[in-house]
Amino acid sequence: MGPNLILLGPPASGKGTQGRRLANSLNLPYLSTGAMLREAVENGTPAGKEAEPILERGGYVSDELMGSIMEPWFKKHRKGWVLDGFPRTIAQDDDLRRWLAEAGTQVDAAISLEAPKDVLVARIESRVECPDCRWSGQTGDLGKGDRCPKCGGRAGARSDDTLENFLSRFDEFALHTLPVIERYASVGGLIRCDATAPMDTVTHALLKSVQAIIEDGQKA
Ligand SMILES: Nc1ncnc2c1ncn2[C@@H]1O[C@H](COP(=O)(O)OP(=O)(O)O)[C@@H](O)[C@H]1O
Repeated sequence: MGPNLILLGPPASGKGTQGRRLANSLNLPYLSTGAMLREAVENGTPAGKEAEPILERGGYVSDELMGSIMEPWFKKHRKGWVLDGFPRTIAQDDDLRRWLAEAGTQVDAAISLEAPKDVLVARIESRVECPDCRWSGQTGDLGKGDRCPKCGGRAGARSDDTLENFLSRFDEFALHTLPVIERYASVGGLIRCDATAPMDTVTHALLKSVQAIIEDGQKA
């Protein structure tokens, strides 16, 4: 069974990029709750209809909606995972701890990707996402004709990547998600990482820390 890893960090700190890389290297399923919600909005599902106005204004969707989506997901994924975007509030973390305890498991490591606000703003301005496969990166990564490097779909800016929307999401992060990071820092299992370092350096550092946690777990 693989480790259960969660990624915490402000918008544009690299949770998606690093999360997918970790999941690939460790052969684990990866979920981005933000990408999942954007897809639900595009497909007009009931969850998407509820989330749409909240995503438009850069808020967090309710803990109840997240719970109704995530509880079944955890029931299906019991062999380790990399989670990008959940939990984002203390109430969501309480739910997560309860569901995992019921299944006899736990979060093995929480990764905090840390970067100052001005670096994040610069990233938001050049961030692109593929609507087909949900790859996400920077404009410079795109192929000819703005093609997604992964599937060849036509990638473009996310509609929520305006400065105003970013600032609102950043405030939500500071208010609701920083306390989750502080909780993991105080109970143990938090990996802090300088997210301004080059992408490969961040991946390497994270893999090293996670491997150490896996080895410790095997010894215990
Ligand atoms: N666990 C969650 N709780 C509340 N809202 C969420 C959660 N996960 C995703 N969202 C919503 O999806 C949006 C986009 O998330 P994401 O793609 O991770 O982008 P970013 O981290 O850059 O803001 C969030 O701003 C929020 O509105």
